[in-house]
Amino acid sequence: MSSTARIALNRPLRRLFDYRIPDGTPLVPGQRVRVPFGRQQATGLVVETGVTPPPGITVKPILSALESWPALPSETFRLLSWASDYYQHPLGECLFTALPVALRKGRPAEQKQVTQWRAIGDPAEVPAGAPRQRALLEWLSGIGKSASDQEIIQAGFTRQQVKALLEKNLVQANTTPAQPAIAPHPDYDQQSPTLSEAQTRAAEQLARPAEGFGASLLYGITGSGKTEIYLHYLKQHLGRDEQALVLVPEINLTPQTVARFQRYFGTRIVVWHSALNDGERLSTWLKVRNGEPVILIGTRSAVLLPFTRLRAIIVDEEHDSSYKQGEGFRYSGRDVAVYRAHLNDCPILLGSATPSLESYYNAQQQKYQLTRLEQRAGQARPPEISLLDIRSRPLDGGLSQPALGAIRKTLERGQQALVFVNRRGFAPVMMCFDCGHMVDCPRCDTRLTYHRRDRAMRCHHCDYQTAATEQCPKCESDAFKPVGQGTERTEDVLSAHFPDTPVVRVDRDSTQRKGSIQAILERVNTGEPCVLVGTQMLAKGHDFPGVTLVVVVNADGGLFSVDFRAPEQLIQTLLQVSGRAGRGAHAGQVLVQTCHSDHPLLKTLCEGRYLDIADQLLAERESGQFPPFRAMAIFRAEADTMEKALQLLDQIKPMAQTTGVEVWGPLPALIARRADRYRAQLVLNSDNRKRLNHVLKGICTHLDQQRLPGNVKWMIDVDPQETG
Ligand SMILES: Nc1ncnc2c1ncn2[C@@H]1O[C@H](COP(=O)(O)OP(=O)(O)OP(=O)(O)O)[C@@H](O)[C@H]1O
Ligand SMILES: [Zn+2]
Repeated sequence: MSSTARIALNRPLRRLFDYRIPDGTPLVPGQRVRVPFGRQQATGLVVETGVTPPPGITVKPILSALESWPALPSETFRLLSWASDYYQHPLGECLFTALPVALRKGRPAEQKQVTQWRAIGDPAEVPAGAPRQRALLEWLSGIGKSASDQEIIQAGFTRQQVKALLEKNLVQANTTPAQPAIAPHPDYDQQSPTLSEAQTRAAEQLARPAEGFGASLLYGITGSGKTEIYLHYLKQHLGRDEQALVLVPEINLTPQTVARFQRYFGTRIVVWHSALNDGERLSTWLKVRNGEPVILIGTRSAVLLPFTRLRAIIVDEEHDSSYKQGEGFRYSGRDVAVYRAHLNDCPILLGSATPSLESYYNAQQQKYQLTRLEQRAGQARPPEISLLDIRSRPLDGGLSQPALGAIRKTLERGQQALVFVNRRGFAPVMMCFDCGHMVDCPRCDTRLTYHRRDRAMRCHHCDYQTAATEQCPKCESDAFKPVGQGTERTEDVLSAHFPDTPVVRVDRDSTQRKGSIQAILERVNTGEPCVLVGTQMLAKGHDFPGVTLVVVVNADGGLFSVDFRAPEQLIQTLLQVSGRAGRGAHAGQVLVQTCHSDHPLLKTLCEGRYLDIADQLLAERESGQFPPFRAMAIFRAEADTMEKALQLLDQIKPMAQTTGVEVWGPLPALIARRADRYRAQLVLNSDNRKRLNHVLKGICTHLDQQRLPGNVKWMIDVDPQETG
């Protein structure tokens, strides 16, 4: 009897499919195959062989194996299987996340090759009856290098003419991979600083590859030189033929980091992020899979790549919420990285100036080893943070007189200032001062943000947009005005106050074009006096040695939020953005504008001692029975009416309410309607993760067997980052 294989397909289905293995085709888990699916064919991944199909089912045969080796080696396969179970996401979709698009579609797992043509004969040898061939050979000889098909066609010749010359042995083909290795950085040989004493001490405490699995939390204040430590660490501990993974939150924002790594490791550095094209992805994927000794710097999904010789993992800015995928397979890149290190028996370093409460708690529990680095590198000192109460102060574009004065002084000293605003656009809302009308998104329970540059009103929660009007759309009054601050408005006010100084805005709108962030960073790094205005983007890992003043326009957003993570995120953002001040030769100053200068959280912020604040926040989490003291999952439902969404959650609530699992809700989400879909949620909380996992699985199985009313969707978010 021939054997049967269980195959995963890239479908949002919580099930696998059985197929017959053709005789003489050896298959192993993780291998790609081509299978018939419905009336079509699909790419599948072998999960198991030698299985017995359920009785009464005729299994179709596998059409072919796409290669003789597993695309997902066993450790990557185990990692993804674990993640599928932990995050309650269908195995097929989890496994396929680790393949580049080309391989998901069943294309061959090989580098695209480019053929280059070189002249090897004399044009005089071309028969007189073929003048175009002769012209081509003359052209090829003339350019003095090889040319690709594309270049030849651009020069006005054809493929047939090349072929004719090849037959006459007058040209030669030279085939190379389409994606050449990244060229070494021009500064490759440049010396990097030697570690300071404090850095050396910290580096020596970190877990090492020779010791197997070990997790280290590197708490190093902003500007303490953590990147330098990572570099030395890899240089010292990574073997010549070994692989390393460096996870970063957003690579495009910090091209400097990649450049610093390239300076040390040259062509061993490869990158992985969303801006790569399919060819680049495949090329990098193959290097990783083939065990080339790469040091891969990548965003979240890089943790899922099929490394075969991974010996060290670094997670930079480990607190960053962008490590958590917000839709579909909702995994945390950081947490999966820890599990991966465990599977690989290799060390993992989690670095941050503002560690997540989860990681800090693990350090307190002795699961991670904590290393502190509380000095800035070089001559730099930590910035001085002070609160500026703006309750009864007149504001201009959100800025108080003392803040504007401080910016002026900074510019006069020839230094740079950074102004942090937490909203892009011109103003968060337009309001009529006659009738009180405010413009809502017609599809969401939110207000439209006014973007003056584009004369548009936009919803930041869906893609709705409409033209901005001069008058109130309701009563046609002229007293229709922007309320509150956005980056555009603050930019305008600063330009008016400082007409001779460049004001540089950095937000999602101003950095949309490829390369624009690079151009901005280069400009800032010339050191010329300027004012940077921007959102969170400015808080992320940038090294601006010329910035000596940071102004936070309004710190109050997260102070009274219902989200239990809000205080942690507020403090992290404020400390990270503050950390951009005073990284160079001059001292840094931070002014935080607030209406709540007596708020205890903001008061401790000024002392700048993050771990003290983290201790307080952890105590609050413990008394509220929140993560990391309990495991949490959110069950979300979405439908065309709120009633349907709540109904589904009401139905599963009794299943969730078992011993050891506490259930809150169902409740409408904070933004109950988004893009015309109504959203509700049920929060599950337990001190027993296994139990919670079991309960979730039970609910999934139950729901999978049900026919839900059309238009109702549900999803599970384990370890949610956003709880609204
Ligand atoms: N040993 C050293 N001697 C001199 N300068 C150093 C040393 N180590 C690091 N630096 C410099 O200090 C600056 C800050 O270092 P780095 O960017 O690595 O800090 P960081 O800890 O990653 O900061 P953040 O968390 O704020 O992003 C950089 O300009 C870096 O080149
Ligand atoms: Zn909307």
